[in-house]
Amino acid sequence: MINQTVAEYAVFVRTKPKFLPPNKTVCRTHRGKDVLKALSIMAPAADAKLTGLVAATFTPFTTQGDINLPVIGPYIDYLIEQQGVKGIFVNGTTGEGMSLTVAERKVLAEEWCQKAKGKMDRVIVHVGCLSVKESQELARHAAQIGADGISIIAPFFFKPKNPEALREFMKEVAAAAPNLPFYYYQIPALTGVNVQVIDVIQDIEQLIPSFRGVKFTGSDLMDLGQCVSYCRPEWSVLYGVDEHLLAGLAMGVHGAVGSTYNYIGCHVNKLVSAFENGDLVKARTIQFKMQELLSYAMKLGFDVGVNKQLMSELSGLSLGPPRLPLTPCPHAQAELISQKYRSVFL
Ligand SMILES: CC(=O)N[C@@H]([C@@H](O)[C@H](O)[C@H](O)CO)[C@@H](O)CC(=O)C(=O)O
Repeated sequence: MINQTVAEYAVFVRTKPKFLPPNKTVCRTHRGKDVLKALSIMAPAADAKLTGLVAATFTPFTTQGDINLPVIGPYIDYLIEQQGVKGIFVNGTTGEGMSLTVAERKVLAEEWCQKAKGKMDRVIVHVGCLSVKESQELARHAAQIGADGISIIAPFFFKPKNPEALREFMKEVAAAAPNLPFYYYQIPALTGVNVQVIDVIQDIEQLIPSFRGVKFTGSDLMDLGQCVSYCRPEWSVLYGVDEHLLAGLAMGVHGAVGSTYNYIGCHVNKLVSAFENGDLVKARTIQFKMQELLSYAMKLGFDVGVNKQLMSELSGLSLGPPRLPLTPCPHAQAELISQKYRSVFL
């Protein structure tokens, strides 16, 4: 085996990589001699293409509703050791980023980056705000604290009327941290911004040289496919609908960001490997299990509050309640979903 990651290999050969965890090694028997030679003289890429599973982290709160920083170190160890997940997306939807103050978001981002140092492969900080100025402030801060990338959702009170307005907003934020890989976070169900992603990313590197991809959190597989097909070699299309991941993989996504990878990442890593090995029966079996769990949870009113409580139950981490307007999930409800998890996966 060569001590070289698939992501680095992919950047080198300027081709779309397969969907594999970034720390997975390239097998000598699977690659040509010329590539082996080139890899041996190549330094690891600092800005390697983002692949694999990325956990959209929950924000730990105390029972009084303040951010609870001491949980973050053990949380990172849990993801690595129990779930095999080495990428995190912080202060996003699952992290209740839009319900946090800018000051809280900075403190949290700093703690995630500090505790992830030398352990996680990637820390992507969501810096989206309604105010472009606040997003710029968070982007600059992310650069100062050593984040590996930034991402923003579309502003959703005054919505961009067309792709051009959204691109301008993104450009202003990305320019505040020009050396950080920038990812557009599409999530139309929550933002109400229904701009086709393909229209956002066309030639975007001319506006945003640091652009590195999209977190695609929608079910429009035609738009998704067009994004994958259009993608520049160093960009990543990261899928965000966990229950449809296999469809995203079939469409060619390079990675996935999601909430459920916090607690079923170890199973989903197997789904991904099965897909890569052409074992669709196994990949489907795992996807169907995930769907069984999520459809059960959805019938019980699944939202970020329920999800957070479920994560607390399954991980043993004390993540606390969600923040208003989300309301706490009763223990009994999370316990039912935990039981379902055990019956489906264990
Ligand atoms: C709307 C929503 O919360 N979507 C989740 C999914 O992981 C979602 O929880 C999962 O697919 C179950 O529906 C993620 O895409 C959110 C996410 O990545 C984030 O927290 O930034």
